[in-house]
Amino acid sequence: MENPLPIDPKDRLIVALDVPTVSDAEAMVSRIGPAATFYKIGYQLGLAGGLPFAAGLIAAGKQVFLDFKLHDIGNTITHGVASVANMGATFLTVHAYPQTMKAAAEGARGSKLKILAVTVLTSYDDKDLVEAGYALSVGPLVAKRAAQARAIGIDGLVCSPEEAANLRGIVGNDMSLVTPGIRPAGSAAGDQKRIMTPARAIAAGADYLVVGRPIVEAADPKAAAAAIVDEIAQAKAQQQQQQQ
Ligand SMILES: O=C(O)c1cc(=O)[nH]c(=O)n1[C@@H]1O[C@H](COP(=O)(O)O)[C@@H](O)[C@H]1O
Repeated sequence: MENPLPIDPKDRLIVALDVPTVSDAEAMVSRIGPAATFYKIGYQLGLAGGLPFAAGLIAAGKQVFLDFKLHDIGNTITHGVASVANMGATFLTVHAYPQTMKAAAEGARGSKLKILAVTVLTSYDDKDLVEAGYALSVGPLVAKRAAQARAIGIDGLVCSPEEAANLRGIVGNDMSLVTPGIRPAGSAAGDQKRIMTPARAIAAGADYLVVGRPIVEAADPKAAAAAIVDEIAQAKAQQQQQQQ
């Protein structure tokens, strides 16, 4: 089952700490304060000394999503994931290729680390997939990769909120749906192509929302995070009412 305990709306927001240095990250986490409990660390910060910083966040009681989007030969993936498995992070991303997902599941076996498979990046549309040599368009490729991830026993999927409702039908409640491409009403899309507001993403079935620039580039990151958590809480309450 997805989660035995209900998830607090605050824990559904994952703030992407896409900042250049550990001191920027420390300042951001302290500005956001209790408004966020879950942080994502990707290449930008991770490769700039962010791993000890991630360990510190975990020790301070925050949840950490290590977004390394691994993709390599199976042996390298299994050993790489095994190196991450005992750091105490909650999520680690790999690309949703069958060999990669199988190897990652093996590397994480026996640990609490959950593997998320990135289906099709939210900055891609159908035209980008053609350019990259794919025959399938976004919807069918995401669906195919989701079914493969489920068969392999992957814990969750990273997808656009546009695919969340369809994916629930494919993977049921067994897997977490983690959606970047979140844009509160009025915020700039930037390089994202498949986007939704926080409320619409939750209504579509997303479990966790990943939000970077709308929070870390806001004049008041704490208020921006709190507003998104409120929107998540309202959308969740509405969804629960509809299900009764
Ligand atoms: O794996 C991810 O987190 C990810 C997958 C994806 O398809 N699209 C995507 O935007 N992301 C990440 O989610 C974050 C989105 O950031 P913003 O566009 O600034 O909200 C970035 O850190 C991306 O690396």
